[in-house]
Amino acid sequence: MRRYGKHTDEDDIRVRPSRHGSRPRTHTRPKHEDAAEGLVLTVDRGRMTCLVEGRTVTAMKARELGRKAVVVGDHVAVVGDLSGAKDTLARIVRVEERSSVLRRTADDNDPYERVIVANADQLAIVTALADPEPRPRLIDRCLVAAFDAGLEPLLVLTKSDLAPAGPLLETYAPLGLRYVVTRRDELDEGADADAVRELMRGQVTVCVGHSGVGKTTLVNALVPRRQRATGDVNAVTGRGRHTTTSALALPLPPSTTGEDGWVIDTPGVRSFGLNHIQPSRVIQAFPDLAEGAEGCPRGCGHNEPDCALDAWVAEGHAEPARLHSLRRLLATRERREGD
Ligand SMILES: Nc1nc2c(ncn2[C@@H]2O[C@H](COP(=O)(O)OP(=O)(O)OP(=O)(O)O)[C@@H](O)[C@H]2O)c(=O)[nH]1
Ligand SMILES: [Zn+2]
Repeated sequence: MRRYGKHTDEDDIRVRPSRHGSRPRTHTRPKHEDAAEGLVLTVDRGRMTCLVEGRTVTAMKARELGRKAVVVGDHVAVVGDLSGAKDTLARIVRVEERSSVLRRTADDNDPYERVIVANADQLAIVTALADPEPRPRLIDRCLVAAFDAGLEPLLVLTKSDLAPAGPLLETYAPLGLRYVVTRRDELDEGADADAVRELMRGQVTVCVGHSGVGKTTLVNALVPRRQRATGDVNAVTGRGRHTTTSALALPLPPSTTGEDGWVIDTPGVRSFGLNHIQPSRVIQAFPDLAEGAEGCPRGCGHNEPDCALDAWVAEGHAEPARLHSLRRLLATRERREGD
């Protein structure tokens, strides 16, 4: 399991709520004591689809929440009509503290930095081994976003029937990433879906990947149709397919060990703006280098001549390949054509 202590400096991240959401442990009693706990599965034009007591309930933000965003993965308190019946609308009166936030930086079309998913544990970076060709720079940018958000990255390398995984894995070997290699026929009938689910058990996993890499094929294999509680989402949005830009949380089928898990599909997230990233947070994912960075000048980007990491590596405290990988990741913060 991941460590939650990483970002204690962030005021929107404190302890992880219990599995079913939690009531704040404050001395003042919460205003809506009768509220039910809900999990936000998707958001569409201000309407949240929430899982409340096993039912999907459509809700909107109560006025008292003001401008606070409610995002997929949020644990919320819901009041009002919780029947889930057609045309009913409940109200979200509270958003519980988030254990993690995955952000997207402002881009040309959207001037605001936004939280896109709350409370995730890992980021599955879905990349095809061919058709389309892997884009290492995009993988690197996803890795930086994951490290910054405190999510464990997981490489999912698809279409292994078309090309071997070896060369790509070599590039990432110094990072010691967890990975899984899949191919369509093995996802449908074989062992690959089980192998991926095994890495997602008991976790909330956000899937990202650009168009055509086989993300839909993957998610469909992980979550059989009957498990898609959000089949109702289509009824709610009136669309045959989930085509909003919001993420969509889907429950993994229950395992024999009783551990569940969620996979969050993100049709709108193909890359991340990385303007908000702080090198000091990314370097936390490199414990062998983090210590050496204590000797760096304030605000070091770890690419300057007076960066202490060169000496740290020369003294044998860490592998040169690790520093090389860290610097490559940090360098992806600069936007380039094609990002
Ligand atoms: N050869 C091969 N093709 C695959 C594999 N997985 C998926 N595909 C094919 O690749 C194409 C894209 O797959 P999708 O699952 O739709 O990919 P996606 O990432 O969801 O793409 P968008 O829907 O555009 O976002 C489809 O024609 C799939 O059948 C695989 O393991 N091997
Ligand atoms: Zn430095």
